[in-house]
Amino acid sequence: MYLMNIRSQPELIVALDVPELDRACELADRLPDEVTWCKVGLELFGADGPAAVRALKERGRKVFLDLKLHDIPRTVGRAVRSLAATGADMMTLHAGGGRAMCAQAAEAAASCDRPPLLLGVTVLTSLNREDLGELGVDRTVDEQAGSLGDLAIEAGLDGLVCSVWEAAALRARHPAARLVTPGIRLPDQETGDQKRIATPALAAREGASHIVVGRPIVQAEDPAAAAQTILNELRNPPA
Ligand SMILES: O=C(O)c1cc(=O)[nH]c(=O)n1[C@@H]1O[C@H](COP(=O)(O)O)[C@@H](O)[C@H]1O
Repeated sequence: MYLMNIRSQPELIVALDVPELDRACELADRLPDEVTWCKVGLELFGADGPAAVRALKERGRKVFLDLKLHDIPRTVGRAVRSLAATGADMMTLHAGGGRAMCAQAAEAAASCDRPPLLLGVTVLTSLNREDLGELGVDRTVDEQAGSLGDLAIEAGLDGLVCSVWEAAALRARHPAARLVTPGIRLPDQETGDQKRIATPALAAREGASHIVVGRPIVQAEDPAAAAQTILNELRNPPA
């Protein structure tokens, strides 16, 4: 069983949100070796599919395949099996797809030769309480992330995607879960479409096991230096 050592620092996942594989590989080749994880999302997978996962694996990175599956249980279970064959190490599905969908995904992953880790997305970091209300969810973000998180873990998933602001409560309830937190920004960085953001240091303090960073690295003039700054902050958090 995975148990996060409270003294260990979160791992950095760089989201390679670019439209083509050549650009993703060029970026991956420039990142410091300490960056063990790269994320392939809808944009890159849409362009180059399984070849994107394989190319990054060949470069020695672990691959987080973030396609946020959300469909009927049978469809998601079968998709997990096909996507696991790409060699992806970790994948996402929307916990809001329900208990049966999460359970079937977990069963499908367990039946693979190399089972990928499965993460349930709780509340997207681009949403706030007002957005939840508009979707008919009359709860705080904490409450919604808490109940989706419980459902996903009870159904057999390995971890959760949440913002840093829900991480401590989810860590207390699920000590063995991977907690992956996107919406990471240093104080002077543009938030873009993210609404629930926090720094790498806060993510570490709140119990995240991984942080996901895209634009602050990928769109930086020097992506390697931008990644190194974040790694340094994780290693030596400012007081
Ligand atoms: O599952 C994710 O990775 C994810 C979940 C979430 O709630 N919010 C979120 O931003 N993400 C992803 O994390 C990355 C964040 O990118 P930046 O905002 O550019 O750092 C993107 O690739 C998003 O798809």
